[in-house]
Amino acid sequence: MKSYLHNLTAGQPRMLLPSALSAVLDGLVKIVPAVLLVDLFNTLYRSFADPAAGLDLARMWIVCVVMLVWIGIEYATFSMLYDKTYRAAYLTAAQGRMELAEHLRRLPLGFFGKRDPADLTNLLLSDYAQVEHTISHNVPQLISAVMLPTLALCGLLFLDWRMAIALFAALPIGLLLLWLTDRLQARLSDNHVRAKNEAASRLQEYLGGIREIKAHHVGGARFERLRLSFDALMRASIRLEGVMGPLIMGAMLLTRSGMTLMIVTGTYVLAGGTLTLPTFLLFLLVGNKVFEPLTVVLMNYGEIRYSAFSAARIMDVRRENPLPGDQPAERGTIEFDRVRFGYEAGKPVLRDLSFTIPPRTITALVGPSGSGKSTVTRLIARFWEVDGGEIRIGGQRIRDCDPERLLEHISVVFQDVYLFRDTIGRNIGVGRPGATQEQIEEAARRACCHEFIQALPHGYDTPVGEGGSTLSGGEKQRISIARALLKDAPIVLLDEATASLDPENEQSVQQAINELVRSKTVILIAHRLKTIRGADRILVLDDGQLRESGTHDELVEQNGLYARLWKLQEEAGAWSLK
Ligand SMILES: Nc1ncnc2c1ncn2[C@@H]1O[C@H](COP(=O)(O)OP(=O)(O)OP(=O)(O)O)[C@@H](O)[C@H]1O
Repeated sequence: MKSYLHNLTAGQPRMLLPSALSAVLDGLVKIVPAVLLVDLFNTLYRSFADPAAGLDLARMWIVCVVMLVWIGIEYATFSMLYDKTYRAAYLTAAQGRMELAEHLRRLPLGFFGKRDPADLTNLLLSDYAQVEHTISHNVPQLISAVMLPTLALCGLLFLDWRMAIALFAALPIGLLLLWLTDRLQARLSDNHVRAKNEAASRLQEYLGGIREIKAHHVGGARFERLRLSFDALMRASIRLEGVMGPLIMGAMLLTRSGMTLMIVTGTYVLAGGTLTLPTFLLFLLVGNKVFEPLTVVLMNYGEIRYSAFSAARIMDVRRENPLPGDQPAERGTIEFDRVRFGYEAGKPVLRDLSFTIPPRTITALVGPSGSGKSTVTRLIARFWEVDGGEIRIGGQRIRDCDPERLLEHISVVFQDVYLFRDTIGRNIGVGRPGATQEQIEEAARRACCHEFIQALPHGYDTPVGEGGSTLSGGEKQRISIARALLKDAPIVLLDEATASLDPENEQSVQQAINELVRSKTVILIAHRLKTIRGADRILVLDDGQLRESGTHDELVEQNGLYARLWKLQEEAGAWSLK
């Protein structure tokens, strides 16, 4: 039960307390009108049974006035229940979503390779919406459904145990039926969630690739995939409702059949003279009322189970272990000591790779495509964990470092710059939270982007489209360099920062990079070897191993892989369209 509640609230069962207490209070308040009704009924019955005594009008008036006052009390308790449950529901979901987003940020990137982005979006939006709905609706309903029948059973047992047992006799069978459908419900819910994720994923792919779809006229095939995923979602939804609906309805009717059993028993014992008519009528009245909350909760049983399933999915992700390590990061030499790594088991990408990079030097990584250059930079930033060997910075194993503190020491400039849907100023400010406007502008000046930003209609307050879609490649690249300049970290990783730029842009980006790398430990990847000629040292990788290392002149002299790559590029430089 504890873990069920834990799951149902996505790990925050304490948030249920205010809504649960209000629901109990609301349930208790609701009992009074039923008791008043019974009293009213008894008063009326007595006047018929003993016409000489007449109708006790004073009592009738008192009961009616108390009923009227009670409507006000019911309204007040209901308002409180409403306020507490909705507050708790939205707070749980808002806090839970933020905590989950924060948790996701701390997970190794390998985790995201295994999970579909649409699945994670669904987890944060629709699974939490389900939790929200459970706390605001289903939990108060559940409490009423347990509390009212329990209290009624106690009272009715006291009045006539035979009638009470007959009334509740079918309830355990109804509950057993529901319990037996649990596995089926879990399987259907699982299929439904999968179909929902697939549809969301196809839709995301369709919208994300709309440019390519238009350019290449691939509408037909993509439409078909999208249509198939929507069809599958429709079938999964129908199956979930269509199979579970009749089973739940069956359990509900079975439970309600207790009323019929009670009427049969009542008629029998009434005829035998061991039951009075008022008690029989009282059972009919209360019996009907008792089944109301039970009926509501049984009708929503599928939803409650689905919510528990959604919350269990959330909990699964929350149980994923973030990268370990709590030590502060050191500065100094970067050391690869027999590092082994692969993205997938059995497919090694780096094999026993060893090298050292002294502080405040520029090291270039060179090698054929797929040789592992970008992987080296990702491992330094600890985006992935090594499979064997060690990476040390300043003698400290990075696997012992707090990942966040390690990244404070590292600036990364990728080829494909991602800009947030925010103003240009705030996009640069990402490099150093709390940076002033002057610091942002100073970084932009050094990254050669101040002029083009100033020329924009709203300057630094100009909004950027998602991913930076409203800026050119060179402009995005310089903004990303301004971010890195603002961060001022001692280690700079440059992954193909000048690839795919035109000569004019390349010159300004190169100038910005020269600013960035001044007195830093720099590791850079560039396919065009002429851009790395001046590096202090060049490491040549091939198939995840270090083949050669040295300065440009030394490597050309060695006449190995680097010299071959250099020659190939020299020849390609002379190539032109005939
Ligand atoms: N996220 C990933 N999941 C699985 N395999 C990957 C992933 N990223 C890279 N790889 C594989 O790892 C190998 C090394 O990739 P890496 O990007 O480090 O090479 P690279 O030398 O930088 O290549 P390029 O010069 O083409 O950018 C390649 O075979 C690549 O297919």
